[in-house]
This record gives sequence, C-alpha cells and structure tokens, in this order.
Amino acid sequence: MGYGAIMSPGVPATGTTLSHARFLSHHVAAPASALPLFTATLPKHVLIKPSGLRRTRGAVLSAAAGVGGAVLQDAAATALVVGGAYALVSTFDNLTRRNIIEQTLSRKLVHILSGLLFLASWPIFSASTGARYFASVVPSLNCLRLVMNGLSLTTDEGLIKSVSREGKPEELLRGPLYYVLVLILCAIVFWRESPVGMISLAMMCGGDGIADIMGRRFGSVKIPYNPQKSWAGSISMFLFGFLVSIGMLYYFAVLGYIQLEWMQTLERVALVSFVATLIESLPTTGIVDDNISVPLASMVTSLLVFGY
Ligand SMILES: Nc1ccn([C@@H]2O[C@H](COP(=O)(O)OP(=O)(O)OP(=O)(O)O)[C@@H](O)[C@H]2O)c(=O)n1
Ligand SMILES: C/C(=C\CO)CCC[C@H](C)CCC[C@H](C)CCCC(C)C
Repeated sequence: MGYGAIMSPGVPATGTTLSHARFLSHHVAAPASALPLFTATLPKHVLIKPSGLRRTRGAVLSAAAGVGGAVLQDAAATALVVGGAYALVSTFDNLTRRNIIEQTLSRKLVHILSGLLFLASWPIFSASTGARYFASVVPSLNCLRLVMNGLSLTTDEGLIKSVSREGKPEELLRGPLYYVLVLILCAIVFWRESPVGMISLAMMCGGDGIADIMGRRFGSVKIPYNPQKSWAGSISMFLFGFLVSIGMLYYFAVLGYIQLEWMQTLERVALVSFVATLIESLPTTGIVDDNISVPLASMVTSLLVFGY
C-alpha cells in the first residue's frame, strides 16, 4: 500500500479504505491536467463514463490533497522532533557545563527523556501508512550524528559530553548507538498499533534509566549474584518501568490507537517489567549492552503476552 493510504488512528482500514488506497497507490496525485491522459491509459472495460469521470476526478484530486496534506504534516512533525532532539541535548550540555547537574545524572536524564519524548511525539504524525518512516528519520539522523562523532569524523562536543560516560567519542558507538537503533526499530516495526514498542521503549528509557540514578544513590545493598547491581536500582527499574509503560499505553489508548483490557494489561506489563528487570540485573561482563538486552527482553515478553 502506497503512502496514499490515509489510515485513521485507532480505526482499522476498511475494504473501502483499502480499495481507495490501492486506487491511489497506482494513480495517486495525477494532476488534473494529466487526467485525460490518465484515463487514456485505462483498459476500455473500466473506462469511466463522462459523468463518472467528474466523480473520479474529484475523488483523485481530494485524495491527492489528502496525501499531500499527510506528507506536509509528517514533514513538519519530523522537523519539529529533530529540533526537539537537538534542543534536549544542548540543554543538558549547558546544564552540565554550568555544573548545575553532574555529567552522570545529565546523561541518564538524556537517556530517559529522549526516547520517552520521541514516543510521546508519535501522535503528531499523520494517520497515513508512511508516517512511521517519517518518524524514524529522527533517530536515524541522530544515529548518523553518533556515528560521525563516534568515528571522530566530526566533533560535536555538546553531544559527546551529554551522552558519553567519560567524554570519549568512541563511547557513542555503543550504548547511545544501540539506543537510537532500538528507537528506529520500534517506530518502524511496532509504531502506534502495537503495545510492544511502547512498553519496550518505556523499559529501556524509563526503567533502565531510573535504575542507574537510584542504584548509584541508594544502592548499598547489592544483588547476591551481581555485586555491580543493587536491590534499590532493580526495584526502582521494575516499578518505574511498569508505571511508565502503563502511562504510555494509557496515552495511546486515550488517543484511540490501541484498545486494551486494563486488568489483564496490568498483569501483562508487570510480567514484562519483571523479566526486563531480571535481565538487566544479570552480570553482563560488558559483552551485551543494557540498551540491547532490556528492550529485547521487553519485546519478546510483550509479544508473547500481547500477541501483537
Ligand atoms: N539494577 C541496577 C542498575 C544500576 N545500578 C547502579 O547504576 C550504575 C550504572 O548502572 P548500569 O546499568 O550498569 O549503567 P551502564 O549501562 O553501565 O551505564 P550507561 O547506561 O551509562 O552505559 C551501576 O554501576 C550501579 O551503581 C544499580 O545499583 N542497580
Ligand atoms: C545517552 C543515551 C543513551 C545511552 O544509554 C541517549 C542518546 C540520545 C541520542 C543522542 C538522541 C536521541 C534523540 C531522539 C531520537 C529524539 C528525541 C526527540 C524529543 C522530542 C526530544
């Protein structure tokens, strides 16, 4: 189905929508001047009578306007969110430079806010089937930014300071890069129709992020099988990851993108949060980054319990 399929949020595509979309995907945006040429290309048996031609012309023009409107909306939304991403990193870079917040806390707040604000921005994109690809441009541009700076092809001191532990450019090619790749995956594969991407991002950004913040501050009692992690960090991850997941699901449900049976959903999300927290608490010996293991565990568990 081409970009032209205008899908209303929360409303599954109907036969009419699909046939309309299929019509558009083959003939979309035929400008009025091209219409006679366009009908000349139609097989005789489907050539439309003059009276029908006017109806079709109106349908094609209105549909083309719809497609054009959706593309404009998605382009504007993309520009807005790209600007938001730059503004977020710059803000925390300034706060760190002025010693208002310490670098470690700044990095974790960027970790928490970037993905959750990106997720929260999804409803400003259009209802068309191509909207998710426009949305994925935002993490893709940041992926490019991370690679360029990680390879020292460019030097964005603000970015490096905001997202690295020790200010080394090569650090951008691990945790931060995996992070934006997960954002791209969730936007394209799961988008607004499935709870899986929403929960996975809530756990990676909210859960894993808060574990670090709370664990560093209150994590005196360590987990028996992993002295690098603490009960305070893991319990915080479970609770905050669960709450942020439920909050995001409610946000998208209120906007009509998903419909959930909430008692069952609470149980399911609690299970996802438990599994993700357990995986995050395991000793990784630096091989598998949390920005891979946590969202992956969340996706697999969510797919098993939600089924879509
Ligand atoms: N369940 C957890 C998770 C984290 N921490 C604390 O937070 C620190 C960093 O946690 P970690 O998840 O390992 O962060 P990293 O992924 O290494 O950091 P970054 O995300 O910055 O790469 C740990 O050393 C520990 O002090 C904790 O106590 N309990
Ligand atoms: C420090 C991070 C991960 C390490 O665990 C996060 C890296 C964040 C990226 C550099 C920036 C990502 C921006 C988002 C794709 C878009 C945010 C938009 C929103 C409106 C602020």
